Amino acid sequence: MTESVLNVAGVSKRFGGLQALSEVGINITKGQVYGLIGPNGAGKTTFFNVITGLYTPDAGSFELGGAPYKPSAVHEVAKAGIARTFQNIRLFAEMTALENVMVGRHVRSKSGLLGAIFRTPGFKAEEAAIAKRAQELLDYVGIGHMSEFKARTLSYGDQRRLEIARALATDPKLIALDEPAAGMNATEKVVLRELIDRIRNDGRTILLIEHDVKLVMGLCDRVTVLDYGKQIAEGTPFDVQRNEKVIEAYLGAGHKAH
Ligand SMILES: Nc1ncnc2c1ncn2[C@@H]1O[C@H](COP(=O)(O)OP(=O)(O)OP(=O)(O)O)[C@@H](O)[C@H]1O
Repeated sequence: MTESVLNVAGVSKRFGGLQALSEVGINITKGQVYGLIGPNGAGKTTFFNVITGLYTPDAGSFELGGAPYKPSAVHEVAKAGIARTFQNIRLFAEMTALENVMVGRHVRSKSGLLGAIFRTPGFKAEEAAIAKRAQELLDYVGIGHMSEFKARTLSYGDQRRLEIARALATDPKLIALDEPAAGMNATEKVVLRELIDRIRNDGRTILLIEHDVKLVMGLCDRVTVLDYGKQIAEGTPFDVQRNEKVIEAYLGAGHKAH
């Protein structure tokens, strides 16, 4: 039996008169890259924000790693084991690449605030271990030589990779990538694809929102398609691409296909 990492069912969310999500459910198993696609305004970001604790759902049940979890606050979700990146990159611009990753790692640190203030031996040892791990993660995503650069000085593609390193630093059960290829050129996309593939091959589980349908179809094991807040298809990329409702949603009037 394949191990479920994230299992959510019946997720609904309304904004005033707009039903942004209607009973959406997905089950992501260990080692999968799971794609979430759909035309503009379909509800992808809303779904992401619900499962990562930014929005409170009106309904829905949530299980992470086989245990119930309540996505009620962002830091609780990180602790529970979901790390995410953002459509609009959110890094600490004036901190170095290394420091940005170290911040991610602190979710799992033990010595806590008092240890940090009094710089206890336990804190110093832990800090050194965190720095070492952060450097390894920068190497892993291919920007190890830029560890001392301020985040804001990195190219767009490198900032996205830094965000992924920071997310990995929390040792997540699930890593949720919000449009990781947005704004990337073709070469950067190839590198990104290789990186996501490598992360999967190293045993991680990934949820991906992406507008680049080619990237999604090439990478994902399974895909859910949303349209007007409803789940219109779920399956392998092969099946989803041939689904009439999906073709209709992407070509239908009023939507801009990506
Ligand atoms: N905080 C909010 N308040 C009110 N309406 C919202 C809010 N967030 C999203 N919506 C609305 O919910 C619907 C779904 O939006 P959402 O951003 O989830 O779509 P999306 O699939 O991520 O779109 P895109 O591909 O353009 O990013 C849209 O009609 C949007 O205007």
